[in-house]
Amino acid sequence: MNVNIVPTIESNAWESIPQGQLCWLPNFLSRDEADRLYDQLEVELNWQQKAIFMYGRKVLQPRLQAWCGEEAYTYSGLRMEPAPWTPGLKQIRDKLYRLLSCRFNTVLVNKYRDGSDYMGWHQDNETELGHQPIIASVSLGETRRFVLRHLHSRQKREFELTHGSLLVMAGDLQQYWQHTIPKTLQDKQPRINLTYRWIDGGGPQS
Ligand SMILES: O=C(O)CCC(=O)C(=O)O
Ligand SMILES: [Fe+2]
Repeated sequence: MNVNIVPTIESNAWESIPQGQLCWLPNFLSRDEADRLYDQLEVELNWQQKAIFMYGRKVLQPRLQAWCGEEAYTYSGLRMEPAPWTPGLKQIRDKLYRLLSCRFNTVLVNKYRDGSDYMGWHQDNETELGHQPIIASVSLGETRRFVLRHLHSRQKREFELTHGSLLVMAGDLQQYWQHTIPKTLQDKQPRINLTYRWIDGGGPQS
């Protein structure tokens, strides 16, 4: 059973959009907290540039990644074994729990080295994320544009994901909306993004 239900709306930061819910907190972390976490993650994590299969061809992903927590994660034919939580990543997990009453057992960490690193249109709808996954996205470093697009109406929502901000996606959003971090020709410094998730690994859920 997925323990994540749509979290209690305890602040007016929650917004309902057609077939989805969003929570936007631009000041989730103070500047100092965000600076410290960025510096820690840069040295603590084992950053990897993974290859995935696209249209039968092996291609390197246009960004660096790390995966931490308690469950392995498989997507695009790629299985990622988790590294243990770092103290900083655990602290954020606990802060998210206090804010959202929602538990997370893993975090996918992406590093966009410059404006040419990106993440293409996708939905976070793998089976092991459950039916209505809650995905909490914490951004550090450079500001990048995040775009949501409804699969049928093509309606769009855009956010500038700034240093220390939090964007939570919930409800049916992953079924009906895609999202992307587009490439940009602008000069961009590195950005680290953390997406906290609950992965149903079938193991004990403590
Ligand atoms: O970098 C971001 O803000 C988005 C990351 C994302 O969509 C993902 O990890 O699935
Ligand atoms: Fe995503």
